[in-house]
Amino acid sequence: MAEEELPSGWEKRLSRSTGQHYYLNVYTKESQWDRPDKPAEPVSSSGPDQVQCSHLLVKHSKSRRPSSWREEEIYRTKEEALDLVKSYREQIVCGRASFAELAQKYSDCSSARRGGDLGPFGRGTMQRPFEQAAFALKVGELSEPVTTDSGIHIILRTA
Ligand SMILES: O=C(O)CN(Cc1ccccc1)C(=O)c1nc(-c2ccccc2)[nH]c1C(=O)O
Repeated sequence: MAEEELPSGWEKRLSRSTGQHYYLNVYTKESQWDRPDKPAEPVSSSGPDQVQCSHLLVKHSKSRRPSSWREEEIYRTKEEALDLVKSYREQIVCGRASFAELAQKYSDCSSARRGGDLGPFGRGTMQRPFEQAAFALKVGELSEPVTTDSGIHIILRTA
């Protein structure tokens, strides 16, 4: 009599130490002795716990703190800040300048002195739009312009 088919997502394996069969959940890589009676569920990977990013922040007159190491009082409009961020992004993408070089020169964040590096951070530490954008990036990927209460950012995920 043909052996009943295994529910999906499981593999039957032979234990070398006991000579007994065991069952491997191909998604979680967990194993069990008992024959499964229902399919194994694919786990939705929730992504990394922490990411490391650098950012270049351009503030404007409506930033929560319209002041930075670069300018005592920041008067540019939001539109002007967006144009600047887009031009910096273009210079980085076409290889005319490095991210760190432009962040060091032009970022209105105190992280400018570290080429924009913020170090590793987990969820719940940055403003939500910044966090959402940062955790959606692959390592090495550069974000589109991201708006927070601080101003307008481009974000580079470095780890
Ligand atoms: O938003 C405010 O009321 C003032 N801030 C917040 C702040 C101020 C100093 C250091 C870190 C954060 C900023 O405007 C700010 N936000 C950032 C920031 C925002 C998102 C991710 C990382 C840094 N940097 C700065 C800064 O001056 O240097």
